[in-house]
Amino acid sequence: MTDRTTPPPELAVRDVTVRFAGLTALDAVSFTVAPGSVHAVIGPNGAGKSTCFNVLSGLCRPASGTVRLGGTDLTRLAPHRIARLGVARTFQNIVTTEGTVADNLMLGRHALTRAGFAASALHLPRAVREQRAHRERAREIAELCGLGDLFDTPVAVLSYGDRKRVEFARALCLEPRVLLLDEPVAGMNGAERVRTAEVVRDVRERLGLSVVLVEHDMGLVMRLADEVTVLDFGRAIAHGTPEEVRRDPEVLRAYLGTDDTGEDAA
Ligand SMILES: Nc1ncnc2c1ncn2[C@@H]1O[C@H](COP(=O)(O)OP(=O)(O)OP(=O)(O)O)[C@@H](O)[C@H]1O
Repeated sequence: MTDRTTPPPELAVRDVTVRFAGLTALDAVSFTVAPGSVHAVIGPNGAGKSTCFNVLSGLCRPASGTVRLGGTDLTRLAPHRIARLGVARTFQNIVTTEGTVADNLMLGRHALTRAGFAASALHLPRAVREQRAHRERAREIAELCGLGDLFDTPVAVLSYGDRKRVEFARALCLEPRVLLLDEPVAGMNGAERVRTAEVVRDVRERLGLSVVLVEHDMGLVMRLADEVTVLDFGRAIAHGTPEEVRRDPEVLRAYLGTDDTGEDAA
């Protein structure tokens, strides 16, 4: 397994504003994802979390503000260019149903393939060597995600949790420096949630990535995140460690409509 030793660049979101018609979905939002950290973005429904992810991955262009990965300005680049620059994402509701695990992971390798389509189709030696190397790497990533034994299995017969992990492994196949996880445990049962949290932690440590996580499961956020940004009505109302934000009066107000220090809030 090729593990990374150099830390990923910092991801800096500065004063990002997004408007939809009359509605300000993000209002001058800023936060920094420290190299190699897990950074959660949380907030009540409609707070702007998905919009924030869409800006980071290039699906939504902000009216103002910037997103930088180290020295590179990602703001307003197309999604495929952002992915090539090292920011890969998973989608909340996409669960693959076609092909084998290997087929799906090889799709993730596609963006990194150098040999042209014609060379691959003609089975030229360089293209064959390259395909073999990509397949080996895809197998390593499958193993890291607990899918090693399922590499040649059709995804249609996998459990929901395993299929969500195929989506996660596919994003890793782009060799990202920053991985954006959009509700990685949504729809999973308790055991699958615990397993996924272990995989995310392992992957972060072994591959030395930064992870940005949008998640409603506060147990997962509390266990996994180094730092949390809380959005409410498009504004970043708090930043800090999970312990800090769960005690923040403004966060409690946003979640509960009260400043009572309830245990179940953030
Ligand atoms: N394409 C769009 N057009 C118009 N309004 C939008 C669009 N996308 C999002 N919004 C609005 O922007 C606000 C933020 O939405 P967003 O989906 O980012 O919130 P969220 O925090 O991800 O919510 P949830 O937790 O329910 O997924 C909401 O008021 C939403 O209705």
